[in-house]
Amino acid sequence: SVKETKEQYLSILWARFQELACYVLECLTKYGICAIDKFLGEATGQEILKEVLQLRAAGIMRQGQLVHGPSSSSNKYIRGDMITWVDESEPRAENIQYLISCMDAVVVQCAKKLEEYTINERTKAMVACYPGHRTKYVRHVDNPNKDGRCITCIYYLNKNWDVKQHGGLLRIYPEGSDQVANIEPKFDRLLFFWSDRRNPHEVEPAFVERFAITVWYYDAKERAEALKRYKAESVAKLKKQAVPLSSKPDSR
Ligand SMILES: Cn1c(O)c(C(=O)NCC(=O)O)c(=O)c2ccccc21
Ligand SMILES: [Mn+2]
Repeated sequence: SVKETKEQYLSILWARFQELACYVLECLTKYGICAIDKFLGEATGQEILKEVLQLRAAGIMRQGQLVHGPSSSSNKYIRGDMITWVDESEPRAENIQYLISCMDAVVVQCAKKLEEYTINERTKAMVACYPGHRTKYVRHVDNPNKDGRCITCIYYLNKNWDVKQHGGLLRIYPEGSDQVANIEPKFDRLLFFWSDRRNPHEVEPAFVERFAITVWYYDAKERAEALKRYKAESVAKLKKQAVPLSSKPDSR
């Protein structure tokens, strides 16, 4: 029956994710970076890309960063990356949600064996498009100040990507090593890397449209501390804004 076939399919998929998770864990532990190719297959990848293009056509993608033109004085801006956040409530994103559930399946398996982290939360999915007018992303660390994010997970959607012609290479500079990891944003490629200072990275200028979907996974402990700090800061900020009433009218 269809039900049995579906169950059979899901159990095969689950077994594959468990296998993948072992490899991802080993690779992350060893290099701090791990790339998986042909993660979901041509057809599913195509469905996800179609949804991303529809989201973009619907005009819900916002300017991620406005970067100055050649000279920062000019008010001419190079269009930076365009981003939008997708969660379970986005109706036109079933395939993106399926992708996220597959990312979760792999990370949950990995997390079981990562003693140093407890991963039970993630961000929404950030759908990013580089419009391709030499758009780049300057060198940065995703989580430089312990905001709780421990694993960055990026899924690329770019068919027949050729870095020589199209640019858009992701370059990661693993801390403490003189090796640079050059990651091509290939279609149906899934990338994991530690989000903290171990992995400064940049995206080189892209000459054609470049799509990616990113999810960040939180470590429970670091996240809880960050939220406590954040609350304390915002309380402090509110306190600063509050002006104490003077008990007596000011002398005029
Ligand atoms: C659009 N875009 C990004 O592309 C990367 C990033 O590191 N991307 C790596 C990549 O696409 O290979 C980011 O880290 C990022 C962070 C906040 C907002 C937007 C952002
Ligand atoms: Mn980044």
